[in-house]
Amino acid sequence: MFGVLKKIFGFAGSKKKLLTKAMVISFCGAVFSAMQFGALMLALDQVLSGQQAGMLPVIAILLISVLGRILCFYYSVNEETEVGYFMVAEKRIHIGDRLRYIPMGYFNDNSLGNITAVVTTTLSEVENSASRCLVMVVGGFLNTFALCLALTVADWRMGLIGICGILVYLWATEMSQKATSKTGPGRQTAQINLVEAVLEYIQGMSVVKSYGLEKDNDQMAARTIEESCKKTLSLEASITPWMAVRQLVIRGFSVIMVVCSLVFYSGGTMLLSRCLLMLIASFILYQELESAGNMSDTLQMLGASIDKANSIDDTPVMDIDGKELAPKDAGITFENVTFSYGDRRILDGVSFAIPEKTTTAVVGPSGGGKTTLCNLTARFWDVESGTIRLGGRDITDYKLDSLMKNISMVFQDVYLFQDTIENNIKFGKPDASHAQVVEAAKAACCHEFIMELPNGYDTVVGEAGGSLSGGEKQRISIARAMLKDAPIIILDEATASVDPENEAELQAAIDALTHDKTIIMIAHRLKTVRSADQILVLSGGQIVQRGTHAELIRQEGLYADFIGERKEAIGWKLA
Ligand SMILES: Nc1ncnc2c1ncn2[C@@H]1O[C@H](COP(=O)(O)OP(=O)(O)OP(=O)(O)O)[C@@H](O)[C@H]1O
Repeated sequence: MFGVLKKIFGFAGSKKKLLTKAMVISFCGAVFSAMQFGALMLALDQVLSGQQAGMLPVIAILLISVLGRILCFYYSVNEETEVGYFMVAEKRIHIGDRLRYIPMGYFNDNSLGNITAVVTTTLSEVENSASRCLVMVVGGFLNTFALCLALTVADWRMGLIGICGILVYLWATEMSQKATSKTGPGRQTAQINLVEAVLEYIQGMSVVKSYGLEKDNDQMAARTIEESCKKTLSLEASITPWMAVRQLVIRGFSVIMVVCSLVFYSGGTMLLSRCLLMLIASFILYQELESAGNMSDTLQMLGASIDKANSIDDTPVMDIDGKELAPKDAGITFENVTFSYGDRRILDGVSFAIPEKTTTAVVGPSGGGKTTLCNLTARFWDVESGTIRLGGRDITDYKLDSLMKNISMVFQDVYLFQDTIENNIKFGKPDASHAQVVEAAKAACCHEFIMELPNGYDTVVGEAGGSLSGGEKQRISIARAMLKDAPIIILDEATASVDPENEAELQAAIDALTHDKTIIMIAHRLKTVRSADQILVLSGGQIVQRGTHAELIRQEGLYADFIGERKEAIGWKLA
């Protein structure tokens, strides 16, 4: 149990002080609580000796005890709530921040559902109950201990019995926690799987509908729900016997106290007033301890939740050694770069140079590694061996932020946030003015369709930009990149979502974006490839040809084959 308490304390981060304060207040509550025994002892002494006059101090002590407890309860709950919300908010922000610097491989191993579940469900559990549990458990034990000390003043033998009760109860709690530590993580995994299944169910709805698989998908979700129920039940089943043991300890020690008080009284070693006090005490001594014990099971589960959240937070980041640097130019070089996804080699000793302000088209068969090559340039992943340089410096010398200041990426699959069009464009430069946003939108040929939307630039786009056409989303992403105005543009040329009407506008937007920049382009259209300063033909993890269109068309090889086979084709991808 102490391990979990330490874990929560560690989790509190900058709110440790506040948490300590809540615990100190709770301890003061325990002292006020112990005062009631003093008052009771005095009251019994007065009543049995027939001196009613001394009742005033008794009432005063009781009043102080009750008021003190209420105040302590009020303040400690306030502090606990604040700690709970703020420590989890801090953690969520920290995780969000960290995810930006974690290699993309992490997202291969951990699905969206998994991460979402940790950041929402798992952390919500911590948010709602961690600090309260901690304070209640520590407070409950302290409270009972303080009452036992008060009893010791009245009769050391009874105080000792009371403390023995706490120790046996602690043992039973520890055993119960051991049982939860085996089943708790299973329940957690089942809950994460549940969130994952629900997300997948919703995200894949269009595919499910189009294949008429609603029923099968329902069953998959139902199985995950069932599994989650099973795990929760098995957790409960592992706790319940220990709850019974704890009850037995509490009731057993209460009975022992009653019996011992009577034995000591009849043996003449205890006054009647003390005996009565002990009889009353035996019923109320362990009340707080009982709540603390029940909470301790939750505490163990919270320990598993904290471990899960920390596991994301502890994932090594990429730019530990990076510095805030500005490149001396916007040229890029790959020197003998090798890269694999797991055991699968994708790039094998790739070398090339892209001089500043030139356009390089990367072409080749589908799955040849074009996207990977672009992603490595932006350091979404780290290379296995070799070096990628920007302005002559290894990209790992740069802090990720300072590297990304120099690169804008325009993907085929555009992601727009569920926010206004203006903010989506501003994402490239958060401090941009409205005039700058409009200027970028005009250059990217999207001002007109934006103005036709119900609220113009303030129109909120649906989740992932759902309410806009593919071409419109693409142009907004170009406006976003224009506003960022980075010297290097990585562009995955659109094949889909471009109808002839859109194409001219899209091309104009791309021309405006790429003017006077260093461009790496995954090119799909012959027209674009032709005008590139350099063409890299990537196949089987290697650059098999390089040169201008005029040079390559004269050589025998993949490029000439492509051109021959699909002269005016839109796509380069091989089936
Ligand atoms: N995140 C990833 N994890 C594991 N393998 C991946 C990952 N991304 C891509 N791959 C694999 O690496 C290979 C190269 O993929 P990449 O997307 O770079 O090729 P590409 O040339 O851009 O293909 P396309 O033209 O079809 O987009 C593919 O076989 C792909 O399955």
